[in-house]
Amino acid sequence: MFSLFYGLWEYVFSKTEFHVLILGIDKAGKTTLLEKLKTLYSNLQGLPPDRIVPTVGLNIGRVEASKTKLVFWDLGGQVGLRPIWEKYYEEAHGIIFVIDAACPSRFEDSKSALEKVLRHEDLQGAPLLILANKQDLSGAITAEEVARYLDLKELDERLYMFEAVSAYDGIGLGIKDAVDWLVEVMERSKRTATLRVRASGAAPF
Ligand SMILES: Nc1nc2c(ncn2[C@@H]2O[C@H](COP(=O)(O)OP(=O)(O)OP(=O)(O)O)[C@@H](O)[C@H]2O)c(=O)[nH]1
Ligand SMILES: [Mg+2]
Repeated sequence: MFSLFYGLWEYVFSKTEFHVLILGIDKAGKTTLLEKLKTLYSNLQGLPPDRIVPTVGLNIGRVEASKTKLVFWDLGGQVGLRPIWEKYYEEAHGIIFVIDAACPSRFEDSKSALEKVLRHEDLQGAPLLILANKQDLSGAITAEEVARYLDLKELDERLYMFEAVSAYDGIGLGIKDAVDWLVEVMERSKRTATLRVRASGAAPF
């Protein structure tokens, strides 16, 4: 009986937890973004950019947004590390894909990496936030230009948004707005409902 009430109490009062993958090619600014997210969503100060090194394994960041817990998984973007990404797909509620908007020579690499992510069946229906990062640099292109360049056919039937940000930016307004959007769509996505059923061990209906 106790466990029944405890289960109900947990269901009603515990915060929903979302797993968010931060993907993108190397040097796009994923880890810098993760550290900025920690600063924006908690009292803890994230690492400053000059202390961040290229990611080889996985960086995890846990923060609490208003009604939810967010667990960010930041993976290394070097070519040899990208095959590791798919190990995390099944459990992810949403994706943040980071692009260095100031580095045109690497747009093609970003485009094909993102296309591959979106084609993977383990990520079906996962809401997608594409960040055109490094807006503080003079050569950076806008979020609309990034969207036009990527011209993704794979976006059909997926909730997505493009946003221009700078992971260096102190206030991080664009970042917060974009992450708030992601939380909102993850809350009502079919994929979240499916992951919840799977986590509870109940048979799908
Ligand atoms: N100007 C500017 N530089 C940035 C910004 N975000 C990241 N950088 C710089 O870009 C470089 C790469 O940043 P990281 O955060 O390590 O990139 P990453 O995507 O995590 O790279 P991997 O871990 O190798 O996949 C570093 O020199 C950062 O300081 C930004 O918004 N503006
Ligand atoms: Mg990194």
